[in-house]
Amino acid sequence: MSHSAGTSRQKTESDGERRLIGSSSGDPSAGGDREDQDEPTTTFVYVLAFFSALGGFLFGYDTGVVSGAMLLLKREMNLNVLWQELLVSSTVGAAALSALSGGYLNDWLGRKICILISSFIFAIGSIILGLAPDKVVLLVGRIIVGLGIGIASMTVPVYIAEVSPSQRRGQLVTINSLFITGGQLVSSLVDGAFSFLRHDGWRYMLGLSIFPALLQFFGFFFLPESPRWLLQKGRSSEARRVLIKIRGGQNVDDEYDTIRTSIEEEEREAGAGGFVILKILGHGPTRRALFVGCGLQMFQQLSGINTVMYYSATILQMAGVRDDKQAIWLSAATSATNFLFTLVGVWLVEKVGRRKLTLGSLLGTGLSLALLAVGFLLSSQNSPPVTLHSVDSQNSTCRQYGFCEPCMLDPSCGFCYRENGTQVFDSSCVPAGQSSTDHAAWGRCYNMTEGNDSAIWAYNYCPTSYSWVVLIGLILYLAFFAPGMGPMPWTVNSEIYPLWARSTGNACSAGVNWIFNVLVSLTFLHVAEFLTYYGAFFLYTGLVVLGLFFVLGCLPETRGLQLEDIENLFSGPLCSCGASAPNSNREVHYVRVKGSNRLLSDTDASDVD
Ligand SMILES: O[C@H]1[C@H](O)[C@@H](O)[C@H](O)[C@@H](O)[C@H]1O
Repeated sequence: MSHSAGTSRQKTESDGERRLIGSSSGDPSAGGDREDQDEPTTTFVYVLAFFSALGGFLFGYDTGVVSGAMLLLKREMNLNVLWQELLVSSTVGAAALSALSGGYLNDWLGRKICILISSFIFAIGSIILGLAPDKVVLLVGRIIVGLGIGIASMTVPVYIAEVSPSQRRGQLVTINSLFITGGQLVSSLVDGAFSFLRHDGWRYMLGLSIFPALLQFFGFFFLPESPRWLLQKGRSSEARRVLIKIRGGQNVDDEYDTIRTSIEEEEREAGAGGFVILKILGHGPTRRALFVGCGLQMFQQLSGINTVMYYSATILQMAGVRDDKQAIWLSAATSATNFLFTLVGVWLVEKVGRRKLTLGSLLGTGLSLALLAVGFLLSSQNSPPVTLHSVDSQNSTCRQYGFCEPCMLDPSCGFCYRENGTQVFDSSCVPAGQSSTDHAAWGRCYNMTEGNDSAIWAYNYCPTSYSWVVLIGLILYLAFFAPGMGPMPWTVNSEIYPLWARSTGNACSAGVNWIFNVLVSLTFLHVAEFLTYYGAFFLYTGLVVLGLFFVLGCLPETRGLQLEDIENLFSGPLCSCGASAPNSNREVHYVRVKGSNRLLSDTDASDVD
């Protein structure tokens, strides 16, 4: 079968095919009404979306909670930097592995069982974390939780997309991203609330996720499997029953036939047996979809979201927040901004579509990153000098630095100073503590007393009067990232693959997301060491510009289309879809016709059912 753009739209196929109707009037309501009649959004669909999105909540909670827990854990368990990094990155690394293998599980066991497995894993993980007697058990718990996150991150968007009516699909899948950022927000509030329990606070922080995990596990027991997966497995009467239930008892014949026909067609095209990934790579449209899906996930992480979120605490320290507790609460404000602006994405996704939303978001993200970089540049150009060259018994490299900037870029040193208003004085560059970088290895900043004239220890940052530029950059960054680049890679991936390739496609792209997540967060400090902070943020700006070209050329609009029809968008040559995005000027809707499958506007409407 040919897959060129023209032929796939105009091919004549067996009875029961769909027709692509282009309404050049650009009136979305015309087709929208038809779809509203065809696929009503019932309360039940919202219930399904809620219980599945709890997986997103757990993803956000478990990735977010660790920063606050670490503040307590590193003292309580005497963790060195390596152990701290292990406890943070092991979860993300495990998520990458389990997301990649989740594709196979999804095809084999179905979406429902995978969601049940992930909530079970989350529950076990939170019990282990909450009761952990030592750091090794903590590490085991963090790895287990990561396995749950990986499976949830690739299954939940697919499940929601498969049960949603097409005209609400984008919004409902984006709700999963809202739950991710909601989970991150709740985790920072929980971190704040339990930070006063110096010894056991971390147990509550890490263990509390058992409640949403159990809620999802028991809730999902009573919820149905995806009708698309059931049909693919030949369980047709069950599939029809589920479809009727989620469409509120309406006539589902059209939708059912569309799914069934496209499964038969896909099976003919893709053939049975063999490795799905090889079939994806050997089949033009799915190969191109995979390229777009993985590219989006890669650029999401390359735009530095997790560095910015993680680094927000330091940015706030630069802006003058010295107290740990205050820093925890203010980083809750960062998560709240991320969450609130994801809400804007949920609102916009069906109004402006995925493509425009992603493009606008990338543009704003790039500009904000540039502003962040300029803020860091100004701070570095006005970096305070080292005025006290103390006698260094350990003969460390810290002695050689004449300014704060190179001193703080060296991971083994920190800047110790006093201040009078905004004036920095009595400053020195001294080695950071071996067991904790919270204080210097010795001297004034080793034993710091509370009080106005006491010395201040700046690790990883320099005091600056340009922190406000960085702060504005941070807020703008989140406001632009959260509605588009945050949720759209997940949403788009849930819809661009045909059913036979959907699990594997999502597994690969989610895997790419997690792999780049680890890469970006683990390399940030090294990149900053080589390029300085402003260099690192200019680098992210450059990567976002590349992402902008990628999205401009490669991301087609999927709004309003049935899942079964989206494959056609990838039938042209690689990255020609931007140019031919069908929804940029006109609305495209598929309706069922007898006998042929052509653009209705090419002929007339006389043979529409
Ligand atoms: O879409 C999510 C979201 O934007 C989160 O804030 C971020 O931490 C994740 O890495 C990302 O995948």
